[in-house]
Amino acid sequence: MKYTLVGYGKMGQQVAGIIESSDEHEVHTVLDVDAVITEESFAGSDVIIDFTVRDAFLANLPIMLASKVPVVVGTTGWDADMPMVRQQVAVAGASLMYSANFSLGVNIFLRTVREAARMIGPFDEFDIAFSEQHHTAKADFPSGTALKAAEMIVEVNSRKKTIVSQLPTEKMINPDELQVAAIRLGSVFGQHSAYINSEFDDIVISHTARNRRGFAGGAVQAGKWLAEKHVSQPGFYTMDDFLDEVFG
Ligand SMILES: NC(=O)C1=CN([C@@H]2O[C@H](COP(=O)(O)OP(=O)(O)OC[C@H]3O[C@@H](n4cnc5c(N)ncnc54)[C@H](OP(=O)(O)O)[C@@H]3O)[C@@H](O)[C@H]2O)C=CC1
Ligand SMILES: O=C(O)C1=N[C@H](C(=O)O)C[C@H](O)C1
Repeated sequence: MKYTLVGYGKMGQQVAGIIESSDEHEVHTVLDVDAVITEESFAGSDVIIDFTVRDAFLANLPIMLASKVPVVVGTTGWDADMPMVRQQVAVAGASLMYSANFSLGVNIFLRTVREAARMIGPFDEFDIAFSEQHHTAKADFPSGTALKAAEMIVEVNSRKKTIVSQLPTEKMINPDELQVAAIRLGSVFGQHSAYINSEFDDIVISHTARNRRGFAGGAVQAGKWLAEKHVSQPGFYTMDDFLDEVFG
């Protein structure tokens, strides 16, 4: 499988390392910040993997979709643009998979958090909050993974209705608000925790990334899956579509 990498920062380089150490895959082209990107940039490639920044991803999107090469997007910070992106993918008849986090471990963690949030739902005595920690070079806040976790919690727990990531200085949090707190600290690869509290218990469910290889490896695997899917069913996919098939 031939991969074109858009963005060659911390993640782009990790992805290249994973591809280069595999017998199955090769890096076709690397397009970093100075590249002039046209449809032809993707000719001969089986999959595009984008790890850039929100504005770059949105600017390059129409060109990537027009090339009809399936696109795996790891770039975060564009949740508000989701309806527009989905529409562009549909109109182009292209394939795109987005996940805020391609790590298998994180996705197991997210499903564990969702199950815990569902189980405490009927019991008023349990409260829940979420936090994330990342390196100081991170551009978006809170992390895409934290926002995904928060959406999953609100979906299954009827006592939490809105997500708040910044508390005003003179106001208590409402019981139906789910707090998502963010810390920027040194070189932390990514740490996410769900906190559940009652008068009797504290339950903490946490995931800590030990390096970036889990994110990168997951993106490469997702690319292979998406390229196969694209042949018969082009469209917009998430990591959940891929993992539902893997987990059965
Ligand atoms: N889904 C997942 O599993 C994961 C997602 N992420 C997300 O991935 C994104 C990238 O993270 P990370 O690699 O750590 O960030 P980096 O800042 O290390 O890398 C981003 C790279 O994109 C380059 N870039 C900027 N604009 C363009 C452009 N127009 N075309 C091509 N390249 C461009 C940057 O260049 P320059 O620095 O010169 O501007 C930089 O080299 C973030 O949104 C992050 O949240 C991160 C880890 C895992
Ligand atoms: O910017 C990062 O580093 C990461 N970003 C992703 C996110 O926003 O959730 C995933 C991972 O936690 C690392």
